[in-house]
Amino acid sequence: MGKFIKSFGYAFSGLVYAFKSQFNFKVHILALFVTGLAGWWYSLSPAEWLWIIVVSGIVLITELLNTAIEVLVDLVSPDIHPKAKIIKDAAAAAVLVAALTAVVIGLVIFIPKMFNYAA
Ligand SMILES: Nc1ncnc2c1ncn2[C@@H]1O[C@H](COP(=O)(O)OP(=O)(O)OP(=O)(O)O)[C@@H](O)[C@H]1O
Repeated sequence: MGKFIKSFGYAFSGLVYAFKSQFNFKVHILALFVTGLAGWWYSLSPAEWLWIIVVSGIVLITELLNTAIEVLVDLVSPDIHPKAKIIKDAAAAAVLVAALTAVVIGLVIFIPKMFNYAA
């Protein structure tokens, strides 16, 4: 049980590291907060909340994996290397794809509500 709780502590310190070191992570948390407020304002349905929750989780997970990959690349390849560039760029692209997906889902959910027509 102690080991189980300890592993939560390690995961939490990973979250804190990502929050402190990654500007994008802070932006995503802010976006999540604003989306939560907008969802509350527009009284989203349970299904709409589920889409928001799932895509937000995907964005945060990709951001955390990107952070881990960046640190790993810096550890194994502190010098400039073309493959290090490809690895970091692909990891950053994963975050971009997740964030764009979240934006599209947000637009599909919120635009009809903002302009008052049924989706
Ligand atoms: N060792 C390296 N070899 C080649 N290119 C690299 C290397 N490290 C970084 N780069 C290039 O610089 C870009 C930015 O890398 P960096 O590690 O600064 O990440 P970042 O996305 O700016 O994150 P952060 O600033 O939060 O650490 C990478 O996407 C990659 O194109």
